[in-house]
Amino acid sequence: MSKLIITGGQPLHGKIKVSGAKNASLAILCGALLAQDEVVLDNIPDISDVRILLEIMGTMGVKVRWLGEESLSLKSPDRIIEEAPYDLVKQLRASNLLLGPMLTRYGKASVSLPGGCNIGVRPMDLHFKGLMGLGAEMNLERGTIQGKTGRLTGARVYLDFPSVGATENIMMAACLADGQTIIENAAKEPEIVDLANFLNALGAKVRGAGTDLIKIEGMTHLKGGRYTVIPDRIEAGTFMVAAAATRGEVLLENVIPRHLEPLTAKLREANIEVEVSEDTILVNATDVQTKSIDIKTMPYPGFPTDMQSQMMSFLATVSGTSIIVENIFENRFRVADELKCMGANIKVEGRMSVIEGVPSLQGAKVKASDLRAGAALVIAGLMANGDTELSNVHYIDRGYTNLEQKLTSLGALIRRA
Ligand SMILES: CC(=O)N[C@H]1[C@@H](OP(=O)(O)OP(=O)(O)OC[C@H]2O[C@@H](n3ccc(=O)[nH]c3=O)[C@H](O)[C@@H]2O)O[C@H](CO)[C@@H](O)[C@@H]1O
Ligand SMILES: C=C(OP(=O)(O)O)C(=O)O
Repeated sequence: MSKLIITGGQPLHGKIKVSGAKNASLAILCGALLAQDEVVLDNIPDISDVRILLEIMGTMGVKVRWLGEESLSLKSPDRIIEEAPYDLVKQLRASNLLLGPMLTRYGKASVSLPGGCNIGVRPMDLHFKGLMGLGAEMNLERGTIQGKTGRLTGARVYLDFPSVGATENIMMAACLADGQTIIENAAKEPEIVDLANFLNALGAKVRGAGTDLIKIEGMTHLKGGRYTVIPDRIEAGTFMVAAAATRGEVLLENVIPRHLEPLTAKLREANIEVEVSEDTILVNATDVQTKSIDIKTMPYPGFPTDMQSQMMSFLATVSGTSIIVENIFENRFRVADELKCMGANIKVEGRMSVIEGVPSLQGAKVKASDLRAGAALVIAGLMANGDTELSNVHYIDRGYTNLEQKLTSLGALIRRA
């Protein structure tokens, strides 16, 4: 098991190019199952979640070919092996996004309950509600989701919560259903819009993505096409917070600043300078008097839960009292215990944490409990005095392309051991 060794105290300086979005790529890769012809995707991040999903799709009969570091070609088969392999599916949450495409294109799906990070209870009831609303027969048998159907029929589906995954699964299933589907209280995340744009590039008719009402006209088939995935707003955000936390200055290239507005607003509230252009963001924290802030995680365009842990590390040394309320995933405060080992003063009470800023953190042996907790502990290690030894690095590899190389190019002292 590899570890990251981080020697703290170096402000980050320089520029980096942000990679393609993990969460958009995973949904779009699953969406490629809907196309009859070849699909070529650009700006795909080289992360373990993508590699594992491609392995799963390969075992199901999809022909996958990398065309370069960030581009690949996919050709789905006419008949699929409908059983997604258990040990691979268990490794990532996004394997649940195979359900909608498999059911609507092939009429059958067998996918074990997905794995991923342990960030809280992650039920599938809304995915079931939507797919059953379109006419699929869904069952859970000994931990495996079994679905079957003839051609799905368009329907009106109200989501009790704007779930990202459920919106994506229903949207993909509806693309080949008979008639119109309307998703009410749909998720509005940028990755939903990216998936809709991709599906439309294949000939689908998805309207309203990015609002809470999505309308899909079902087609008999989708063709192939070429599509470029959006940049990863969470990777970009992680580097923005790392720049702020180390009191450095970092220019991010290949970003869509609008997607980062909730984070930009909060960093500015904390007195960090953030300059935005059409596709770059400059974070400058070299000469600032930081200020404590409060954060509440919410569905987009609220503050993203996937940026909450990284902000906790940053706020650990911001003088005054900051409060974070986590409204999406209840286990996302586990990182607080690790930060406390590094000298942070954090109290957790249910969904709320209270952070009293301390003058500095000290390096320690710490463990990532999930992907973003891992990123948060890397940031804490960069801020701390002395060495930090971070284990469970495989979580970080799920979602960050060349993290050590990118940080090293910004002057960080970080290596894998
Ligand atoms: C691969 C991917 O895109 N992952 C993202 C996706 O996860 P994911 O799609 O799993 O997240 P959801 O939006 O579905 O989950 C949000 C909330 O809805 C609840 N819920 C969800 C589904 C359901 O059927 N029933 C239900 O109650 C969950 O328990 C959670 O409290 O959106 C999350 C919220 O922005 C992000 O943190 C993840 O990075
Ligand atoms: C929670 C995350 O991902 P997943 O839904 O794939 O576990 C994340 O990206 O922070």
